[in-house]
Amino acid sequence: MAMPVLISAETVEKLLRYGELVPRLEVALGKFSSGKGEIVQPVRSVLAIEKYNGYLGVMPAYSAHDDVLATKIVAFYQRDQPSSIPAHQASVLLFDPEHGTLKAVMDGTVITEKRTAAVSAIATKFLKPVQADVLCILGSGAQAVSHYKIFTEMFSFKEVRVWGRTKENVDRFARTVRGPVRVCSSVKEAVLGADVIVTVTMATEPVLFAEWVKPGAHINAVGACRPDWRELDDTLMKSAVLYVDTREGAMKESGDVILSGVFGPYFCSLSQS
Ligand SMILES: NC(=O)C1=CN([C@@H]2O[C@H](COP(=O)(O)OP(=O)(O)OC[C@H]3O[C@@H](n4cnc5c(N)ncnc54)[C@H](O)[C@@H]3O)[C@@H](O)[C@H]2O)C=CC1
Ligand SMILES: O=C(O)C1=NCCCC1
Repeated sequence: MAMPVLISAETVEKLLRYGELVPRLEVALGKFSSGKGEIVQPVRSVLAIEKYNGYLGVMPAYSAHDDVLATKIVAFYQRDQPSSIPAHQASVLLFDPEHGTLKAVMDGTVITEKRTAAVSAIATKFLKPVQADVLCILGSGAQAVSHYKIFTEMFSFKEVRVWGRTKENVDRFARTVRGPVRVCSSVKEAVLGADVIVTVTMATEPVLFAEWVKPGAHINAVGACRPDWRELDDTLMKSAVLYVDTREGAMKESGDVILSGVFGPYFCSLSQS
């Protein structure tokens, strides 16, 4: 039997272009939300690695539409100190759907960075205010960088602001994106007047408070992906219209949804938890 093909992070980085990724994801999200079973993706199973403050998530999916069977395996860690090792590392296994033969093992870290940012960008395309001049990014890690890249590629913001917990991280962010950005010294300064907000921190307590958010602003709440993590406060959660990619996932994994007690019959399906 042939060995699976290995696809490195460098190759994924070169091949995975937002111009192709965004329209494909838009179709996939539509099919996933249609409820017709064209894309099957159960809520991921996550194992806690308590000794190291980490998690291992297994994320299988099958698209009957594309006849593609794959699983992402992602490890992610909460850290107090900056590290040269990414907080999230992933691999994607691609199988022949007819027999289950492993065809390829590819880097999933770059895929995670780009896929997540692309879904936020798609949600923003549909949900942002008509006049959206100011983008605010809270967090300054890998997702902050990928969100900056796609948001500045797809939209024409007049100003991009970033806030990060540590100066070291924010400086690294500014060096990496190499584009115009206003570094803010508080969340409030970054958020006031922003039309689109991206939260990509690993916070476990709310960092974004309703009182700072401009009415009608669109928020991509990305970071609180464990049931006991928070980024948005209760008032904001209760006053917002929520869009999620999967109700089941949001109710099992999103700390902002679970701990604010907002889940009920009013969810629409589109964006991410
Ligand atoms: N919803 C989704 O599909 C995905 C969600 N994520 C989540 O997005 C978040 C960001 O991921 P990455 O950028 O890859 O991580 P990262 O480790 O590269 O960056 C995390 C950032 O959050 C900051 N941070 C950590 N603790 C904080 C706290 N208590 N308050 C404020 N800031 C804090 C760090 O200083 C760093 O700037 C993580 O929570 C991650 O789990 C990541 C990938 C996909
Ligand atoms: O969807 C993903 O990929 C991830 N979500 C939460 C954190 C780990 C990666």
